[in-house]
Amino acid sequence: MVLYDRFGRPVTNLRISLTQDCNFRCFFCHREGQRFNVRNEMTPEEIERLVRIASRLGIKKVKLTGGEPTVRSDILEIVKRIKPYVADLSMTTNGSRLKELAKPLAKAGLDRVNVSLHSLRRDVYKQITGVDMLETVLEGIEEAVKYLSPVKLNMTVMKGLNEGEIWDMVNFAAKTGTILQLIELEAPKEMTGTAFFRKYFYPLKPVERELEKRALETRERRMHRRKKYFIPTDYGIAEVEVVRAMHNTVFCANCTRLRVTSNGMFKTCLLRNDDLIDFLTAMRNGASDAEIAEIFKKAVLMREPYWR
Ligand SMILES: Nc1nc2c(ncn2[C@@H]2O[C@H](COP(=O)(O)OP(=O)(O)OP(=O)(O)O)[C@@H](O)[C@H]2O)c(=O)[nH]1
Ligand SMILES: C[S@@+](CC[C@H](N)C(=O)[O-])C[C@H]1O[C@@H](n2cnc3c(N)ncnc32)[C@H](O)[C@@H]1O
Ligand code: SF4
Ligand code: SF4
Repeated sequence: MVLYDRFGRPVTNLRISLTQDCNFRCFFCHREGQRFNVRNEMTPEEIERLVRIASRLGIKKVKLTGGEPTVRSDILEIVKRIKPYVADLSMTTNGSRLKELAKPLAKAGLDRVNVSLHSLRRDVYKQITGVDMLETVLEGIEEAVKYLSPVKLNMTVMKGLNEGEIWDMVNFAAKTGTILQLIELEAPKEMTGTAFFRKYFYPLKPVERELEKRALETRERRMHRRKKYFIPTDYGIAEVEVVRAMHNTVFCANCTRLRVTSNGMFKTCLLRNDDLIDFLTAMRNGASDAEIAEIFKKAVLMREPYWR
């Protein structure tokens, strides 16, 4: 069974924010669209129950995110509890704790990991993330490659900061056996005119054209119809994926994910701010699985493509 929203989009992925806490201070962070600082995090048991119910409604993939998911001391327990219900369990992390966690995470059932790496230059890395931890993260990536596959590197590209490093990152991905994801800076409509956004926004469409030219092969993913480019380098072939959400109607028309905030609400879209549906209160007030499933269905029906 798979649920479809009013726009004919199947909902097969759940993106769960485990916490709003983070040990980094990236100045551009959208915190997965969770705008208010809240505590009240879901417990491992509550997360497991949610995923069990969602898996019966067609959820096959779960992404753990945040904030920084690895700052939760019960992260291994969470992974262990969820894995039996989903085919693909992944995490997006800043990589700061991967050196010690990659192996135990894999053992607990994590299938793969995306690690944010916005620069290979120590000064630029610090400028972007607010922390001097490039070496630690590089060691974490090295460890992750041993136990998790694939390892993707998330590079959010920003004008005046790291746009000059794109091709170095392509080489680095080939060298380390990782997949590079180039992410366009994103923000909700009301923020796109701000001085902040205009200063840092670096459009990735021209970069895609250059990738297209250099690629030996191009493929398209089902989700968001994202393009994947296979680029020859001195270190072998690099796989490069482009995440270009802004003003992209094709991206939204092929969005298959429902989000969950760290305080137990369904959130239908990263960029919307009027789309939260609380299920945690219902859980804590003794709602049955069938009642939680109804709340899930209601959230699916609220989904709308953001850019259309
Ligand atoms: N607006 C929007 N941005 C997205 C969406 N998915 C990913 N992004 C952007 O891309 C960033 C990186 O996404 P990841 O957490 O690495 O996950 P992913 O690449 O989408 O998922 P996988 O390819 O399955 O690993 C997100 O934090 C967003 O900035 C989406 O559905 N909508
Ligand atoms: C919000 S973070 C959460 C997971 C983890 N803390 C990390 O940084 O990987 C998820 C991803 O979103 C990206 N991101 C954050 N704010 C963004 C923005 N405004 N535009 C584009 N990507 C953004 C980050 O670079 C990171 O790759
Ligand atoms: S590490 Fe992730 S959650 Fe933390 S500030 Fe950076 S992008 Fe945001
Ligand atoms: S509808 Fe568009 S902007 Fe919203 S989460 Fe899906 S892809 Fe992102």
